[in-house]
Amino acid sequence: MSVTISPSILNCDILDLRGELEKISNADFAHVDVMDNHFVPNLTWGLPVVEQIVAANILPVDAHLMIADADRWAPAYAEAGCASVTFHVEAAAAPIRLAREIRNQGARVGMALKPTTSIEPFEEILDEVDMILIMTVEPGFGGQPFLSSMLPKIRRTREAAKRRGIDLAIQVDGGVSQQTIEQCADAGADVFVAGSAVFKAEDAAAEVETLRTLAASVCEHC
Ligand SMILES: O=C(CO)[C@H](O)[C@H](O)COP(=O)(O)O
Ligand SMILES: [Fe+2]
Repeated sequence: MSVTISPSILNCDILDLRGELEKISNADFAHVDVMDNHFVPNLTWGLPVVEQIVAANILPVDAHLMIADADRWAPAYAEAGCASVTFHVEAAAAPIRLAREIRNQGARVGMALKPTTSIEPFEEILDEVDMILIMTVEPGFGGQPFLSSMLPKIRRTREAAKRRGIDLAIQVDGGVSQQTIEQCADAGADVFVAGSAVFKAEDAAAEVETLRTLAASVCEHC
């Protein structure tokens, strides 16, 4: 496992989406935040836009679905060709069935936890997913400050995966920057979403490499 950098396009220049994706073509994924104004108090884009990002073939798509009724809508994102599909466990009635459906469509599957959702009730099903996404802000908006109170949860998730011998990816999303990425990597994260940090930088590609280097310098298992 190596360090994975997945910049969020949430606050990029949407009128030049192709140009923005090309700027970060040295990243591993494009992190695409789907919000439905029900699960979170914000609205972004849905399947037709995501399909076009997949078809542009610039970067594999890492879809972060902040939508209600994930059971109903998430498999379509895998079918659309997203490389990775992450649903929120708080929005899924049957997370195991949903995770299997997404995997059956050929995508990697992620399960996301809001800041107040604990990992412990889900330890038994860690082998049903490829990735756990630990939100380090309340989901809904970019540009929020990193919640360092989430670091113990990252650590406990990495320990649980190790105990069970599972090769689990742990993604962190929200307020990840040059100032916070090392703490996340040190706690056990290996997949890093950064929106503002990358797209507000003068040189987005250089920022991706800086974040990668900082994370790699402390990530034990990367
Ligand atoms: O899921 C998200 C918000 O719910 C975004 O991926 C996240 O906030 C990225 O933006 P930033 O790096 O600016 O915090
Ligand atoms: Fe996200």
